[in-house]
Amino acid sequence: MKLSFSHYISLLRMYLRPQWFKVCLLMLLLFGSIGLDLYNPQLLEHFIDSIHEGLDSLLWIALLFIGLVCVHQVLTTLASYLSEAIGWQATNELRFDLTLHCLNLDMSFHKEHTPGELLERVDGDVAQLSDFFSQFIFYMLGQGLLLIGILAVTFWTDWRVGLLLLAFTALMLTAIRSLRGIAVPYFRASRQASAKLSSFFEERLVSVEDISGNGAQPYVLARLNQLSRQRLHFTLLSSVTGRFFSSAVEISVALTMAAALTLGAYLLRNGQMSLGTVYATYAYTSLLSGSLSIITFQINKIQVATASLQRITELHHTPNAILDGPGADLPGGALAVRFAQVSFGYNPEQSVLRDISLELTPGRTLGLLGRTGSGKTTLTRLLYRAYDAREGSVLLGNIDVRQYKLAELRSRIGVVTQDVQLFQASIRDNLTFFDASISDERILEVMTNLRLTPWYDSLPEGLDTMLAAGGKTLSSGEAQLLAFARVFLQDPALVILDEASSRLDPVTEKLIEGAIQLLLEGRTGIIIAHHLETVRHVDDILILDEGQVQEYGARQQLAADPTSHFAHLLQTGLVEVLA
Ligand SMILES: Nc1ncnc2c1ncn2[C@@H]1O[C@H](COP(=O)(O)OP(=O)(O)OP(=O)(O)O)[C@@H](O)[C@H]1O
Repeated sequence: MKLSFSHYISLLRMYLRPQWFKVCLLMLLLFGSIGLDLYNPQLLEHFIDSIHEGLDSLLWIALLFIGLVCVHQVLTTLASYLSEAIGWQATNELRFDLTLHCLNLDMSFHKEHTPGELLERVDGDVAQLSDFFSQFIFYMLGQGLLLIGILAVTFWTDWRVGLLLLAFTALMLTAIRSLRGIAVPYFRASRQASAKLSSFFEERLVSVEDISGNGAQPYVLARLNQLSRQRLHFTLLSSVTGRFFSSAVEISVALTMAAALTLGAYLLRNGQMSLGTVYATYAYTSLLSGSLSIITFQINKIQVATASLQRITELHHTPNAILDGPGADLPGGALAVRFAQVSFGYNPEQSVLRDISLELTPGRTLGLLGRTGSGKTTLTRLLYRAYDAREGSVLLGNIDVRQYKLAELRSRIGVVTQDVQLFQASIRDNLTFFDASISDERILEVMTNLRLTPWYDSLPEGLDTMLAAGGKTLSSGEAQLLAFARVFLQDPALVILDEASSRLDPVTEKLIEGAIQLLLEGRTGIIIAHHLETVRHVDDILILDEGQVQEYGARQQLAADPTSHFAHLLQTGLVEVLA
């Protein structure tokens, strides 16, 4: 993605505007420090040319010089503090905006991008922009003014020196302008390689148990080696290209310095210039060189920032495939569910659900059965709009789900998946999803309702008990119970349960069975069942086969019909239907 100049400006405007006071203060400090930079050689010139005058005046000039150096240091320290503060605040806000954007993006985006890759963008790339916000604009502006100041003073001192420095400056600026984007592709490739590496680490660390269990360490190391080499290749290319750029500037600086000194020596010998002025010429040339070096350094930095900015902008412009609906009123109480000739696939070539129609009146529970991969989970995902149906419509409360505001729709649907997401936080925060407005009394009430008090009593620090990352200290049964309590607190109108496929111990299984009954009371429910006992209490049964409805009807009727697939299932005791 190519970025225009206005893109940088609008980004700066967006993130620097809230800090306008600090920005103005920083500008003032920079102007002060530039003024001192320009004045110092004049003072030294005056000192050298007054060498034959009285000691008193030399002492005053020396004291003034020392005083100005101290003031300069104070200004520079304050300016660097402010620029750091501005840069970090701006990048923190950008990080916040990007995180929110990523959290709102649809599931298909998250399936394509691993958390490790996103981490590199939201954190790594944004960190690269810190200097862009804090220094780039100020340094470029400051150094630009300093350049003009140096040229004006040298022209005023001696037009020949002024002309020499002007020619050098023009040459350097032209070179900088034409070489400015040279390293961007390498920086971009290097950032991309870093993202790949992070994504690799994330994936492998998550599956560390399987990797060590299956002896896959050599493969992991070989792949790590390959990815590290890729990153090294691009990082080397980018830094060598950047270095080449800086070296060209430094060689030109040395040549100009030599030319300025030669000119100064010539004019001094001819009596057209004082020794102090020769020194001032040297000092201005070196100031000018320093200034051009800073500009080059900043241009190098902007090349890195541009590569990161391109990646961030791409992410920011990634459209959400699931758009918020115009807004419709969700009826109170349990909600009716209807699928009208729904078809869906995760990609255009694939067809995961085909022509699905079903109707659940408010308060009824549907048991979903079918072989693994038949589309059960996919069907439920369409209800809370993790994805949208390709054809047909999904209705909740007799209104198409696409009409509702997403947040409102999702707040009325409680989902318990097999893979319960738990955070490294207290049991309280895990239950309330960090919603501090939910009182402990309410949480304990839910625990009691779900008959989880014995489990709760076994927790060493009650609600303050900390869970390990990913809830690794809980058994899968306990994690499911926690997820039930979480959904109960949310008080949804529709409950979707993906039953754990593995068997739990009989005590936990009893607890879960009870919790499911309580959870479904007064609510509409859909249970993806992996055990036949789970569908003992449901009202309706839908059996999916390769994305199509194989059988659908009231549980009792199907059970009573010996020709039905469901009856066959009950007889064989198998949960998967063998066609
Ligand atoms: N995010 C996804 N992207 C692409 N394909 C997917 C995705 N999720 C599921 N699939 C595919 O869609 C099909 C249906 O998957 P789904 O998870 O709905 O089946 P399921 O009946 O719930 O299976 P299980 O009982 O094993 O959970 C499978 O072929 C699966 O590989």
